[in-house]
Amino acid sequence: MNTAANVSGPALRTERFAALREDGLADQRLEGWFDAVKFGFHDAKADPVDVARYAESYDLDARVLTAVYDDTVRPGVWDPAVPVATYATMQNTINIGGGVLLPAHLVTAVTVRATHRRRGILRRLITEDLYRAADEGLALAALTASEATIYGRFGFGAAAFGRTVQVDVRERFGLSVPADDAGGVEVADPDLLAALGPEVFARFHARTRGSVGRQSSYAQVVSGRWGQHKPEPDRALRAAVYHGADGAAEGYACYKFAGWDASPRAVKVVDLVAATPAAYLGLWAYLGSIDLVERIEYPLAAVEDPLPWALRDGRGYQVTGEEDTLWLRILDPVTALQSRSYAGAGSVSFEIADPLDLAAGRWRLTAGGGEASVEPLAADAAVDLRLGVEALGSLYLGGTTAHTLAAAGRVAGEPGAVARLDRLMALPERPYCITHF
Ligand SMILES: CC(=O)SCCNC(=O)CCNC(=O)[C@H](O)C(C)(C)COP(=O)(O)OP(=O)(O)OC[C@H]1O[C@@H](n2cnc3c(N)ncnc32)[C@H](O)[C@@H]1OP(=O)(O)O
Repeated sequence: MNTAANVSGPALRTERFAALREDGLADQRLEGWFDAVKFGFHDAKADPVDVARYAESYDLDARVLTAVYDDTVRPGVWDPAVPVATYATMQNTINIGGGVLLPAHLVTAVTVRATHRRRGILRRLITEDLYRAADEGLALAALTASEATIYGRFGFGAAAFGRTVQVDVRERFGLSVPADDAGGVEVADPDLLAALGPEVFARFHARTRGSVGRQSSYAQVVSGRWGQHKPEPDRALRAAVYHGADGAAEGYACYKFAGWDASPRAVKVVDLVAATPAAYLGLWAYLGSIDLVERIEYPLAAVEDPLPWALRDGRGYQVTGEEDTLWLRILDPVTALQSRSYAGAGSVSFEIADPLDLAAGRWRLTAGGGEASVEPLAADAAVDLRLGVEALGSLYLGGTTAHTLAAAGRVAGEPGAVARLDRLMALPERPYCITHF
């Protein structure tokens, strides 16, 4: 695929390409594209050798890269091969509950050069891209956002949240119900996780609503073959694997010592994937047992983390932050809502407002027997509720309730209808996403 079009204004040239060419070499535009991405996120310039490594990984993800070039930029100042805006997409699945993994359009690497910002470049890129994704039949788009102020206007709603936590692992640490098979944890060579990591993650992904399938670079990072910011071996990474009673690997943690200068002495969890509650507690029992360490820092705990409830001293668990980890955009409300499972029975009608018109309209949702059907209503039909498509994105995985959104002024309607929607869409626990893309 290689398309060029004048879609971003008269002076701007937009090109879409894959990371690898047909002959297996990196596309010649990739190095400039990376320079722009690194510039946009305030990272050091990428080494050309690194770009070749990233190209292979991007190829495995089947990423589609977009670059916007400005041919009027003053010559001789910066390489014209460096675009003024970047954008990338790939597909993966999202666990929407009830064991359903729905394909989704994932957006990433969005940057616009400081000299070109606020001229509508992102608006044009994302609008065209979301229309294309909807045309291709995808019901959901998703992203992880650098700022919470950017994507609501394009119909994305914050859909899953995570916690940054610090756990005191000095004498006070201990599980109130000792993990009966904590012996199931073995210290492992991180390299083992290159193959085992994705297998364990697949089990976690299959059972966790809100989880997003992972891009190929995860296997490299959790095995220490790549650092988190550079595709070079990270020899400081350590790993432990939890095996269940039947010998199957059900979880792993990879982590790094924060250094002798850190006070208190800390271990930072790079990735912790547990496919069962026993694996989760077993891995924490292990992390809490590491000598010469006073604190474990974990940036991606669930909002409903069982750990503080399992600790002998729950005050040793401190939440230092809570943030959105996933933004969801409903592209096709019929497919999205009909693919989901429902605890309640009954019916509610609503109008969805959508700035891009993709999900706009009046609809009736009728649920029963765990499933639901969605039918379009006439444009002038009376409806029980009104909400924006971004609010629907926030409700979809159970990240919040209609009751809360109504109180925030984002769902309008009689309290009885709000409560009915909540009863229909009720889910037993909050969604959880440990994939950053
Ligand atoms: C999925 C991801 O990759 S998340 C990463 C996003 N990228 C970054 O954070 C890198 C640094 N930031 C940037 O590169 C740019 O500022 C971007 C990509 C966020 C925005 O690009 P721009 O081309 O300036 O956006 P554009 O001009 O199309 O703005 C569209 C609208 O969004 C608003 N907007 C854009 N960025 C922001 C922001 N960071 N905060 C609040 N509003 C914003 C604009 O004001 C405009 O609003 P309007 O249409 O109501 O007037």
